[in-house]
Amino acid sequence: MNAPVTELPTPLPATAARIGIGGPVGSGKTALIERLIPELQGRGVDLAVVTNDLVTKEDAERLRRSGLIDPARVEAVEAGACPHTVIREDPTLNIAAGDDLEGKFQGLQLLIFESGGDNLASTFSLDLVDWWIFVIDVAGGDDIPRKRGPGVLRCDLLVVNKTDLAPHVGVDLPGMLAEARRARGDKPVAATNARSGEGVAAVADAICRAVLFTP
Ligand SMILES: Nc1nc2c(ncn2[C@@H]2O[C@H](COP(=O)(O)OP(=O)(O)OP(=O)(O)O)[C@@H](O)[C@H]2O)c(=O)[nH]1
Repeated sequence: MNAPVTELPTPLPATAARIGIGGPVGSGKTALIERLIPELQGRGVDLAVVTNDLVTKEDAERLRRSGLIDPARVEAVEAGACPHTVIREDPTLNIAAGDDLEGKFQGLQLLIFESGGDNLASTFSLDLVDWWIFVIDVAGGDDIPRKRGPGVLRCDLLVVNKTDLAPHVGVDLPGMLAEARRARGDKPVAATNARSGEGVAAVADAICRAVLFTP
């Protein structure tokens, strides 16, 4: 008698890495994504974006119109309430939007979730993302890192954006970055000017190393 054939389990399909980008209102989250899209696409990364707004789809429409990405690769979630609710307490809508994009685009490697602008306490659920960035900006004041909000402390990468504005708003940029590094211990801090693109390659490097496992 032949030995019973053991059926091997069907391998699970590869899934895209999921990263979050959060931070206070107007700190430059969308501007950073507008810079990251070509930077990552230039490295051959197959990506899509989910945006979150309160009651509009404004950020998604802005990215769709940008010409930087196939508009079908951008989905919008309307949070309706506190932005952190849909990225932390109940990320169901965002998970569904990500699953939808993965279903439409086979081979997707990276999904970027942009949170609606929120306060310094906002954080992402690790049920939604594998790794996340918190964006603060120089014009928000150099005391932000000192206030040690959970967003600043717990994110995987802290981005201090709008470095170009430091001389105009009386901020000592090296001092602000040093304070951020002190507050975060071993965790990384990056400085960007999303308007010119300065510093964005380093953010893309961090994403590639952390979730795509490429140098
Ligand atoms: N000078 C300067 N302006 C910037 C920079 N990054 C973003 N901005 C400007 O700051 C404003 C807000 O940028 P957004 O990218 O819309 O910020 P956001 O965090 O996505 O905003 P919400 O989604 O409303 O929370 C826009 O007028 C941008 O042009 C920067 O590095 N330097």
